[in-house]
Amino acid sequence: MTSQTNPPTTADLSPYDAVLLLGFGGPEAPEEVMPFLRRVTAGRGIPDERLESVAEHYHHFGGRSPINDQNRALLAALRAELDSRGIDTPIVWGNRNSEPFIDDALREAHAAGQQRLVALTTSAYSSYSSCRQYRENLADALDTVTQEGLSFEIDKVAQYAPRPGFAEANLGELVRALRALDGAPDAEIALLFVTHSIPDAMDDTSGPGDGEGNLYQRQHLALAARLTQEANRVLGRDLTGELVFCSRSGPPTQPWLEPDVNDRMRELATAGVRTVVTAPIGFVSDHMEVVYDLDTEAQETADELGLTHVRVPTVGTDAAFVRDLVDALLERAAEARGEDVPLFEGRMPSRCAVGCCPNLRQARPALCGSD
Ligand SMILES: CC1=C(CCC(=O)O)c2cc3nc(cc4[nH]c(cc5[nH]c(cc1n2)c(C)c5CCC(=O)O)c(CCC(=O)O)c4C)C(CCC(=O)O)=C3C
Ligand SMILES: [Fe+2]
Repeated sequence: MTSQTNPPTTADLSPYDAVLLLGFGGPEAPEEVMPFLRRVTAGRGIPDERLESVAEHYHHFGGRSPINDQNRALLAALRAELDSRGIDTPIVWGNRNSEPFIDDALREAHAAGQQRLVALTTSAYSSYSSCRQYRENLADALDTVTQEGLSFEIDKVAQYAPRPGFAEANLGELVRALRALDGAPDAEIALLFVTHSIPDAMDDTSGPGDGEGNLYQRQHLALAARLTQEANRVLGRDLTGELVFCSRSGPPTQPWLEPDVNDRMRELATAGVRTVVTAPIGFVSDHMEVVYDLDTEAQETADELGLTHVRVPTVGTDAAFVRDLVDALLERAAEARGEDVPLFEGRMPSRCAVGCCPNLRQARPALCGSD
């Protein structure tokens, strides 16, 4: 695939003096599970029943989510990639829902004399949950530390799902997994690209408010189509790919994106499919949504149905992914210096548009946008 972007010629992150990696967070001990879940769902009307069953997912793994360790590994991989390009800009890390929180990261940056930061989220797509909510978290954290007398100027790398390097990294993982299925006929294999379900209303309003909407879903569909086409080309196959969803929460009366991965597996089994490949392109590491919702729950569904289930790894610290993130940081820095940056289809502006991926509950301050 001709997907290499051209990194700027000078390997330089100026004007930034630190990178701020923004994670979702997760519990690391059993007693952290409920406080974490209450933080995630504060004011969101998630039924208690749902919280208790999600708590069980975490307890199934000893009360520890793998997500923070995965972000530590990503931080180390980004560090190594920056070092290899001769860039010594430090990286600090803050989470939305667990320690280290974003305000902790800002205090750490301040103590090291850093003032101008470029933020990078561990979520690739555009939607309120995966983009604006992080921008609101940044505004809250900045507000907290401003009251302590600290000051920062913070920019953000645009959501990177449309980047050619993200496709390249996902394609590598997919092709490696599919090679194991050499003997199976194409018509008996279903390729399911999986992402986090969100409320229909959140998807409908995702994107820059240009009247189109559904950008969350459209970004996934574009990547799924591209990966299906490229994998078929590389492997000489004719597999069919489609987008399905996991991790629905919220009340049953509220419409969320469908079909659910398990429901779709049941339909496919009836239609003669024998092997289901799940590729969690909606996530950047094998965190709880992946190890529980796919490796545990969807695996049980497959077992019940007598289906073979192959789960493709997320991009994690895949070299192509890490290179692409560093390219994205370099491009953001070049843009901040007023230089030209590469164009590619679906590229998001670095500053989100007014009303982009709105908070449908309550308008709140958000950084790194025009509103
Ligand atoms: C789009 C999206 C991403 C992908 C982008 C990104 O990565 O940010 C994502 C990631 C994640 N979601 C995660 C965990 C949870 N998400 C919840 C609830 C929700 N997620 C939503 C959306 C998303 N979520 C939404 C619309 C809700 C409803 C409540 C609300 O509007 O906020 C709940 C509450 C209980 C439940 O109902 O499931 C939990 C525990 C974890 C941590 C995993 C770990 O611990 O390893 C991660 C990475
Ligand atoms: Fe979530």
